[in-house]
Amino acid sequence: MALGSIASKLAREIGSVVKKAVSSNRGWYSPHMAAASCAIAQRLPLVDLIVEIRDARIPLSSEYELLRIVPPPCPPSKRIVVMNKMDLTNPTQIKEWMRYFEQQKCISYGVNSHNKDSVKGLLNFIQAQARELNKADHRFSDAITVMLVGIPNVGKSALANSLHQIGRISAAEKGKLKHALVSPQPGETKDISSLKIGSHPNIYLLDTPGILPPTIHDAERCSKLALTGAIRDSLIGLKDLAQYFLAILNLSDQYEKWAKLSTNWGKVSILEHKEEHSSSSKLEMRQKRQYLTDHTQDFMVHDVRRALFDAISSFDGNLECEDDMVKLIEAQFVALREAFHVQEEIDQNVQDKVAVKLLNLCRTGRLGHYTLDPVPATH
Ligand SMILES: Nc1nc2c(ncn2[C@@H]2O[C@H](COP(=O)(O)OP(=O)(O)OP(=O)(O)O)[C@@H](O)[C@H]2O)c(=O)[nH]1
Repeated sequence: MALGSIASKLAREIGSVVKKAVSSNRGWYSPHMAAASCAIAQRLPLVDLIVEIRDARIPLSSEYELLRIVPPPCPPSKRIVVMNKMDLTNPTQIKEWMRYFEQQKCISYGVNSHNKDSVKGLLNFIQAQARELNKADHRFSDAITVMLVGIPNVGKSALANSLHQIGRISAAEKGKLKHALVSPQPGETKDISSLKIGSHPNIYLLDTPGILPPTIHDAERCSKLALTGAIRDSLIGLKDLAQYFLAILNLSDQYEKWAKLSTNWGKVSILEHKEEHSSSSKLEMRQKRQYLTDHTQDFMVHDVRRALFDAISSFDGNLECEDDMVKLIEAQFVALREAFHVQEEIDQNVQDKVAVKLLNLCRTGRLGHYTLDPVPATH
């Protein structure tokens, strides 16, 4: 899905807010990031393999710019681009991206670090690269050092933990399992840590803190980084970011998949009503209630999808017209307040509360899978 011009415009506007926040010294480039940049830059030329982790939703915007400073005779075989969070991206578009990387003679791989089989595949891939290095140069026979680098929150630590866990089991290693810190907040990894991920040859993985450049000139890129969680929400207006996501959703065909929810999916209240009047045994009723408690989140997701579908499908404006898009988004906010059970009378920051909940669903892939960067045209 190429972002529509309206979504791009919103992205640029939100990006400007982020940039302003940075220039007023509340930016993402903290002192620890500056210190980590130096430490990583010093080590980069010394490691045997550089694995650059990108967010599969933004294969271009999540580029790790620090790599541009690695001195030239760095052979391309020394670098791999790994696109993580494949479970959150658009499968068709990511295939186009993989083709693009191949055309650019860039070694790339897609992974979901929450999926064991997927991580096993990546581990085999890294081990094969390590064996190639070993074959080409026997200096590498003792140990190979792999450095995981990337911008904040792309899943470096999650991946490092999974590779360490799986690598140890297959190498029958003993001793304590190490754990890199994983968090939904960007910038939580503060130090470089080493985890063993393979034997024969021994492979050591360095997990590093996420780094962004001190300034990003492209406002649209800032918004994409914010939406995917690489930049803290506290730097941005939550409502702005949620509006940007809604514009993306409204211009995609994702919502069409939720059409059946509009008519077929029973509301919790209907189920409860049926419970009262059915002749079910008490046990069945208890089981149903248990089911409802366990699936509150699922019901909420359904309510949200239905609210969004109903708003878009009953809207008769032109989504390519900015004013119309803004009207639709405002209507969606009202509908979402109800779907998320945010109470107007009590809550002061109703819109922010709706925005936080919406962004949470968006970032966990429950409102569709998107690739926000279009593949560059090749000639
Ligand atoms: N859906 C999904 N979430 C993931 C995946 N990999 C990591 N995450 C989540 O992404 C968030 C960030 O993961 P981290 O491993 O802490 O990211 P990081 O790159 O080390 O972050 P920094 O400390 O900022 O450098 C966490 O909430 C992870 O659970 C993935 O493949 N899919």
